[in-house]
Amino acid sequence: MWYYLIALFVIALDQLTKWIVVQKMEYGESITVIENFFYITSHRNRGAAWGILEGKMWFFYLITIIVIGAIIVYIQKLGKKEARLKVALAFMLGGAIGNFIDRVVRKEVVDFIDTYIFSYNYPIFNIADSALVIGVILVCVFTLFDGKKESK
Ligand SMILES: CCC[C@@H]1OC(=O)[C@@H](C)C[C@H](C)CCCCC(=O)CCC[C@@H](CC)/C=C/C=C(\COC)CC[C@@H](O)[C@@H](O)C[C@H](O)CNC1=O
Repeated sequence: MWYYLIALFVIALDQLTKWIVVQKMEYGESITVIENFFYITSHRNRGAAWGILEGKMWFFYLITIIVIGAIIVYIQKLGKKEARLKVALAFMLGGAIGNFIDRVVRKEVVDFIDTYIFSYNYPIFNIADSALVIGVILVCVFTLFDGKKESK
């Protein structure tokens, strides 16, 4: 049950940071945190990653509800074991719900984490995206790792 507290924490942090950006920054305003590496830039995205499928809100609602449903079923199925895997799924759950709230309430997603990786300006993202990507990576690691363990 406490896995859902992790998801709640991700949602709260995501929504709080987005609220601060919307309240305290003009659209397009950028604050330098680390020159040439990390900026806080107020940005909006009506699409998914890299702005793909812009404006297709119903598609995003459908996909997100499926993703949320699948994660909850998976967490329930895992039962007592696989605590690490459930933590990873909770991160994904929090991220998916965080962006879902934006899409329902604002009809767009608030982004503000603006990074330059080897001078490539990576798409501006948010806490929910970070939780999703970290969750996806951890789920892959834990399922691959456990798969290797069983195969021995
Ligand atoms: C993180 C998934 C994107 C997130 O999906 C969601 O909400 C889920 C729950 C619902 C989507 C409708 C369905 C999944 C689409 C999958 C996808 O798109 C391919 C993703 C690959 C992934 C490799 C693992 C790249 C990651 C990229 C970015 C994040 O890097 C940290 C850049 C984010 C910026 O473009 C930012 O503007 C995006 C904006 O915040 C809206 N975010 C979303 O749509």
